[in-house]
This record gives sequence, structure tokens and C-alpha cells, in this order.
Amino acid sequence: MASAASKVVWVNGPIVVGAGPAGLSVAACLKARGVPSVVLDRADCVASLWQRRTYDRLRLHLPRHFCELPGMPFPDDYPEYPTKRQFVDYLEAYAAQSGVEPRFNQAVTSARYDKAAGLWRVCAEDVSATSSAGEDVVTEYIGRWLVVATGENAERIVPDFQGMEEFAGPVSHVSEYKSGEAYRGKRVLVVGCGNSGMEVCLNLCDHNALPAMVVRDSKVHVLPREMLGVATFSVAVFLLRFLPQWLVDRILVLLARVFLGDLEKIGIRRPSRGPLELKNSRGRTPVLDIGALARIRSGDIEVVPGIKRFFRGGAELVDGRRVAADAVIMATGYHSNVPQWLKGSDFFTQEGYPRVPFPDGWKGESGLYSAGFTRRGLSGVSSDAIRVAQDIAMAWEQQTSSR
Ligand SMILES: Cc1cc2nc3c(=O)[nH]c(=O)nc-3n(C[C@H](O)[C@H](O)[C@H](O)COP(=O)(O)OP(=O)(O)OC[C@H]3O[C@@H](n4cnc5c(N)ncnc54)[C@H](O)[C@@H]3O)c2cc1C
Ligand SMILES: NC(=O)C1=CN([C@@H]2O[C@H](COP(=O)(O)OP(=O)(O)OC[C@H]3O[C@@H](n4cnc5c(N)ncnc54)[C@H](OP(=O)(O)O)[C@@H]3O)[C@@H](O)[C@H]2O)C=CC1
Ligand SMILES: O=C(O)C(=O)Cc1c[nH]c2ccccc12
Repeated sequence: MASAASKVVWVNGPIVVGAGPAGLSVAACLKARGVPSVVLDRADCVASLWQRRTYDRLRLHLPRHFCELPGMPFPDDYPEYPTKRQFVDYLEAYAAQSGVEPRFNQAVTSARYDKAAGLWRVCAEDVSATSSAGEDVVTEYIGRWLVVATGENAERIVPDFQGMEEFAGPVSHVSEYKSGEAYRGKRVLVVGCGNSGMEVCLNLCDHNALPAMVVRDSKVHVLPREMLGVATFSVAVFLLRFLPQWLVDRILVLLARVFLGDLEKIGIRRPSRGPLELKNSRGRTPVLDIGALARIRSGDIEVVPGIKRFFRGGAELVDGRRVAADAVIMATGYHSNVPQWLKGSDFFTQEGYPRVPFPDGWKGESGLYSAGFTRRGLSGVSSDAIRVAQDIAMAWEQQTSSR
């Protein structure tokens, strides 16, 4: 039977929820300024998104210098686009070097500000195997500051399609995909055409599987990862220093047309809103092509329109066509989980993002902070972490000097 909080822990310093790149870098920056913190994570390792929920052949798709965390560069011998293994090694070394030791298996289920006491009360359930003797072990952490670092990819989105239960084959989310080995020779319907959908289709091809990728409304922004050896992302960042976003979007689309050709011929149209605008407003990251387009052109990846319903042997599409499938992989994205556990605060929207836009969404009321919700990948994580740690350190110094 479940029981109420069985332990209470007073935290001297901030309580940081999440031990991904954001939580680790906030804790490291705090530590560098002499501020202790407690980092909680529901998983049993640091950076669980990277260690447990991504596929083997994944690489960073932004150049390395956009992905370094504050205070520790990548080793010199890392390539421009580090592999997942290299990135995970780096994150583990980052935690070790900065002396950050998260408390694992702590799934935060509620956090609220106790106005009377002027303190945050954070409840976490121990989800480790040893605690499964029929009783939840709940710890209440109490502290002056709360840093939300649970990320933009905390929970999977799995749409509920009509007839899904009739489909005879396995249905999984892309976060469970490790390699195409299990799919050799199989017809795989990949739902979604973000970076995950595209890269999984490419990986499936490499393992001689037969992927069909659903591109809803036939629309997605695909950009080359590099143009004449220069990263498209670097070009965008550079142009944004001088030009408004809408104009940079126009230029990116024009350059993509030059470097990738006409995608309409292969059944892909561009959304009317620009790639950066869509990233910032809806969290839809443009696809940075690492080879999937060539496989679409060669016919190894079939592009199909939206799904109407599933049946035993596959799916019926919105254009009335039927596509046969042995397995389905949902590459349909992720959502934040903050509204599920942060109570009594309107700092976050219903979608679980700070209401205040970048670069000011890192600080809320009453000692509440957020890191990693900027829709700017790892460079957004770093910029938040530096600001959050600086602000808390100032309050910390004031508090300790007035004692
Ligand atoms: C496949 C993939 C590839 C990516 N590649 C890049 C890239 O190349 N470059 C780039 O800049 N960005 C990339 N990103 C974006 C990604 O968001 C960042 O890389 C980074 O992981 C964000 O760090 P974070 O700490 O904010 O979130 P996360 O890495 O998701 O960490 C959040 C942590 O919070 C924990 N958590 C969640 N809820 C709770 C709870 N209730 N209680 C306790 N703990 C909780 C999770 O277990 C997790 O460990 C990629 C994302 C994905 C999915
Ligand atoms: N190498 C790398 O570094 C990689 C990075 N990533 C990153 O991970 C993050 C998550 O990416 P990803 O997992 O691709 O998620 P995204 O949210 O970017 O994409 C989700 C996709 O699913 C589609 N979709 C959602 N619901 C449905 C539906 N009901 N029917 C059909 N299609 C649907 C969306 O279509 P629509 O646009 O029409 O809503 C979209 O194409 C991104 O930031 C991405 O850049 C991911 C993989 C590799
Ligand atoms: O790789 C990701 O998922 C990111 O979120 C990195 C990123 C932030 N802003 C972008 C704009 C275009 C392509 C990738 C990113």
C-alpha cells in the first residue's frame, strides 16, 4: 500500500530536478561558486535521455562547440559531430569533474511553494527495484530554491490512432529504438518526419529493412546539415546577429533549395512558416539532413501522407491508399512533464514551458528557476545554467553574509 512521505530532507542550497545536461550544468556552475545543491533524477544514471532513450548510431547534429557545457570543453580529439558514446562519456566526466553526485531513482511527483515558511517542498518517489516491496518510499525535500531541469523531451508523445489495437505487429516509440537489426527484411511504418523519424528511416535502410515514413500534410522543413563545409546552424546563428528571424528563415529556405533541390518531386512540401519560426513557436526542429533525402530519392525510404486508421496488416492513409507494415515506430515527438508535478505556480504554461520567452524564461517567483526550456538545444541549456547559477549564488552570498 502507498504511504505518505516517509522521510524529510532539508536541502542546504537549491533543489535541482533533472540530471540531464541542464541539471548537471546548473549544479556544476553553482558548485564553482561555492553553492551546494541536491540534484534529483528519476533514472538511475546521468543524462538518461542520452543513455537510455536514444539509438546506438546517434551523433550530435550541431557542431561540437554549440554543445559544450559551461566550464568544460570537449576533448581535443572529438570530431565536429561527436557520437552518442562520446557525448555520454563527456557528460559523465563533467559530473565527476565538477563533483556533482545526483540522487538517482527519485521521481519527483509534486513540488509546491510553502508561502508561510518561504520554502519549496518537493516530493519524490523512490523508483528503484529495492523499494518495490509494496510500499512507496516518498522523500520530501525542503529548500529555499527550486530549479526545474526536467527537459523538453521528458515524456513521449504517442498519438491514439483509430484501429491501433487491431494492428498485429509490434508498435514502439522511437525512444526505444536502438538499431535496425531487429527489423531486417521487415516493412516498417515510421510515423513522424522530424530528425528522429528521418534518422531512424536511414538506419533502417542500413539494416536492409523497408521503411515507409509518414509525412503529415506532406510538410516538413529539411535543411542540409552543412553547405560547402559550413554548418547550416552556424550560418543561421551568424545571420541572426544582423537580420530578423523572418529574413533568416527566407534565406535558409532559399539556400536549402539550392543545396537540396526541389523536394516537392519526392512528396515533401515546405510549411508556410519558416524553420526557425516553427522551432521557436511550436518546438518543431527542422530536419538537418544526414542522408535520408538521398534514400528517399533512391526509393529506399517511401514517403506517405497522414494516417486515417490502422488495420491488422498496416494502415490506411488519408488519400485512401493502404500501406502494409510488419511493425510501427512512432517518431511523434516528446512533451515536457512540468505541469504534472509543479503545483500552484503559473510560471509554466499548460505545455510545460516558461511563459516568458527566451532569454528571460529562466527565473520565476519565490526562488523558482528553469533551465533547458529555450528550444535552443544544448546552447540554450548552457546559457540558462550560467544565468540561474549566477542569480542563486548572489542570493546565497547575501544570505550567508547576513547570518
Ligand atoms: C534524439 C535526440 C537528439 C538530440 N540531439 C541534440 C543535438 O545534437 N544538439 C542539441 O543541442 N540538442 C540535441 N537534443 C536536444 C536535447 O534536448 C538536449 O540534447 C539535452 O538532452 C537537453 O538537456 P536537459 O537536461 O534539458 O534534458 P534531458 O536530457 O531530457 O534531462 C532531463 C532529466 O530529467 C529527468 N526527469 C524528468 N522528469 C523527472 C521527474 N519528474 N523527476 C525526476 N527526474 C525527472 C530525466 O530522467 C532526465 O534525466 C537532442 C534531443 C534528442 C531527443
Ligand atoms: N542527431 C540528432 O541530433 C537528433 C536530434 N533529435 C532532436 O530530438 C528532438 C525531438 O525530435 P523528434 O523525436 O523528431 O520529434 P519532433 O517533435 O521534432 O517531430 C515529431 C514528428 O511527429 C509528427 N507527428 C506528431 N503527431 C503525428 C500524427 N498524429 N500523425 C503523423 N505525424 C505526427 C510531427 O509532424 P507535424 O510536424 O506535422 O506535427 C513531426 O514530424 C528534436 O529537438 C530533434 O532535433 C532527434 C533525432 C536525432
Ligand atoms: O538538435 C536539437 O534538437 C536542437 O534542439 C538543436 C537546435 C536548436 N535550434 C535549432 C534550430 C535548427 C536545428 C537544430 C536546432
